[in-house]
Amino acid sequence: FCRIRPVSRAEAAQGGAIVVEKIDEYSVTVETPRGPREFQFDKVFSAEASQEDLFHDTSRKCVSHRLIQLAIDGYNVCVFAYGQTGSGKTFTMVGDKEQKNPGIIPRAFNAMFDIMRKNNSKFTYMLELYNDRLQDLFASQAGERNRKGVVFAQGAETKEASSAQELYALFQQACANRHISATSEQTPSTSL
Ligand SMILES: Nc1ncnc2c1ncn2[C@@H]1O[C@H](COP(=O)(O)OP(=O)(O)OP(=O)(O)O)[C@@H](O)[C@H]1O
Repeated sequence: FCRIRPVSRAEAAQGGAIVVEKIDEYSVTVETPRGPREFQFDKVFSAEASQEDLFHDTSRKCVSHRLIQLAIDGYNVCVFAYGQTGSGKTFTMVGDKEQKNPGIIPRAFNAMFDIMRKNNSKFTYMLELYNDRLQDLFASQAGERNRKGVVFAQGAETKEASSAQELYALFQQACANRHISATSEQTPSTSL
């Protein structure tokens, strides 16, 4: 998927030009010094798309809910945000600070607990992959990889959550550890 973020006030004040344009549901053009280039995606969200649109993706019958159901059924699911600094990864995945516009992660927590009502309490752990090193965000030790390079989280500190709110509080706690370690490495961005 590709999401185009709106021009920020600062960018508008600096007179920045819009260089990305959605052509249709699946393609965008980007202005480059050598002329426009077209890129194709499974789906393109314009700058007007809401967090709700992103999560529900109505044209695809709730991809997010399908992915969440798959995760609950025991499959590994990965949602990965990629883009340059300031492009909107944190906004898309987490949302704004006040959570007036929650992103995919808090919405997924709610959906997970909606599905799992019968069996409420769940365990969670959080690892950060930073410069090819795994850091347990609930403890100080690093995670590990086996000889084949496959990540395994044996010994990772697990926490119990019995609601989406509790899970989000744990997520914020782990994120705070992530920011501290990022600052100590003198990295200004959040590297989601
Ligand atoms: N779709 C959007 N609608 C409104 N504001 C947005 C949107 N996407 C991003 N923003 C705003 O743009 C700014 C940069 O976004 P964000 O922090 O999510 O970028 P990032 O890709 O996570 O950057 P970094 O890699 O530096 O952490 C933030 O102030 C965010 O609130």
